[in-house]
Amino acid sequence: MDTPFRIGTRGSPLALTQANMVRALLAEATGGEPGDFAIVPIRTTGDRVQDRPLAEIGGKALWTKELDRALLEGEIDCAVHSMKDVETHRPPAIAIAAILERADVRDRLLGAVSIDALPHGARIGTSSPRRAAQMRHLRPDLAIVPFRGNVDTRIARLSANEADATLLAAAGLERLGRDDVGNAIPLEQMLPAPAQGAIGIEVRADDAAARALVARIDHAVTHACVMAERALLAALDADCHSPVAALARIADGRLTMRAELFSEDGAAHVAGEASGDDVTVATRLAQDLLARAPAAVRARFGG
Ligand SMILES: NCc1[nH]cc(CCC(=O)O)c1CC(=O)O
Repeated sequence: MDTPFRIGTRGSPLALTQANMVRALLAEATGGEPGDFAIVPIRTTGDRVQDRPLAEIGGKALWTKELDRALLEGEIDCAVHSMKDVETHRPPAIAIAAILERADVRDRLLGAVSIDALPHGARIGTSSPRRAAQMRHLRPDLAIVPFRGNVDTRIARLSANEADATLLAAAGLERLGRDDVGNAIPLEQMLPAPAQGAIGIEVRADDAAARALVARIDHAVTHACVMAERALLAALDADCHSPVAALARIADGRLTMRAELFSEDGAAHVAGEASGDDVTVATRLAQDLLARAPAAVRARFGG
């Protein structure tokens, strides 16, 4: 290649690690050199403002807005994202062209060996409405304290005793070489965020060359599961700040999705499961959940 293929990413240590994984996979798939691909870090509003709750600084699109702009204006040829941070609805000019094979989807608990082992009234540091609701659902005695910042910041805040425990995605910890910290929470006890553990690559929808290149490192099964989890969010009119957990799996060509919706305080919830041949599983499951949801949950999901 004459000019390198530019891989846009946020500048956090996790984002850069993920972009480098994409670079290595693309070099391997094309038989090219790592130098054929350039990493282009883009600073986002979400990275800049670390001291306030996300909802306060505008909620949606904090991580992707600047990357979208750079992609659409041709500063980069693709953008690498943690799929769980990507808005439910994407601009039509941008296409999710590939999703890498999923890592460990679970959350890890740092500060105690298990949720049951947490002392009465323990302070849980999290700014995730899903994690807060799930923890309060399992243990109404727990207190939630706001906790933002990148993975290293959150581990440091825990060490500084700003909370007694926190939750982080196993996938991010693993990629940063920190899978030694904390203990994985079993999926039977806590489902992850939709798309957790999956790295996605977006391109301009009309850039056929980029699309074809990136498609070479797509993992079809992960792609189908993540798109089904995103379809559930769309059917619920939800986003990555909603107290919703979901996980799709494919076995023997059949997609099975489990999901849970919570009220903000975790007191009310509804859980369900559905299986089928395709992504319509998501809309069926969403309808079933909303139909059975207690009023406090339906209120949160606009049903
Ligand atoms: N919202 C931040 C975020 N986005 C993706 C990950 C982890 C990596 C992944 O899920 O792929 C994290 C950190 C965390 O939740 O612990």
